[in-house]
Amino acid sequence: MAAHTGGLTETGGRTTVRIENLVRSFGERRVLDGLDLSIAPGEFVALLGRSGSGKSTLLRALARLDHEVAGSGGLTAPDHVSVVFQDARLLPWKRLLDNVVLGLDGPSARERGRAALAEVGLAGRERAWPVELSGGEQQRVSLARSLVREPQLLLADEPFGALDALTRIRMHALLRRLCERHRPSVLLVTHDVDEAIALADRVVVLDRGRIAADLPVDLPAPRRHGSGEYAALRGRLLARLGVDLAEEEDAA
Ligand SMILES: Nc1ncnc2c1ncn2[C@@H]1O[C@H](COP(=O)(O)OP(=O)(O)OP(=O)(O)O)[C@@H](O)[C@H]1O
Repeated sequence: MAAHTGGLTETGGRTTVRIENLVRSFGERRVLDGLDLSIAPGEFVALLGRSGSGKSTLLRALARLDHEVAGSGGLTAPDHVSVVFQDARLLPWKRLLDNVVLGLDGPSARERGRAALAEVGLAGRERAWPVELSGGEQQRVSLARSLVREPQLLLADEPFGALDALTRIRMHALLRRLCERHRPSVLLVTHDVDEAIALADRVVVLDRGRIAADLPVDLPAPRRHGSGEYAALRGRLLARLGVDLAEEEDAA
């Protein structure tokens, strides 16, 4: 059983997440096989991996949604964790502001909820119903609902996977702004190498139950697709994912 210790364990707060030797099996199948990963406060880590490699399994463990994980080193995550999924998961019978502040107490909750909606560009829409929103707008509400809780760790499982390309670019800019302002640690699961490079400080690749690559994104802002450094990093990540660039060009 993993040791879910509340709060930050490292003195000086240098680590928000620390996972050592994490193991998760489903029947005979070991999906996480002695995985190690640390995330520093305010650090944005993107997690890539082939389909079925265990990315969501790792997120579920960090969100404390899985009590069957095991490992000698255990798993340390902070008390305040928020999760954003591919679908916004709003309650259709509640107005936007009520969705954002759901479960929050205290006199300032609604005020904070209003401010969070304004931060994601939805000021004035507090009384709208979820059904009145586009997919991108719903995902904005989902981000507001997470951020109003001021999480130390934001877990995002392909949050933009269902959005069109233009909306996704806008959401990238929004997420970067929000993260710069609130500075949570972030673990973002994505299938999109470009999304990972656009957003993250570090990109890790999960393969056969372990972290197979752990690369910093040391690119000058703005991170341009055309630069040689960008192409080199993209090529390394794709190679780790088993995609040969010549194959990718053939498919295009
Ligand atoms: N509750 C479960 N019972 C049995 N097997 C499971 C369960 N949850 C996950 N698995 C298996 O664990 C493996 C990893 O699943 P997981 O959803 O973590 O992969 P993933 O990397 O997130 O995949 P994708 O990119 O396709 O979403 C898969 O083979 C999956 O079938």
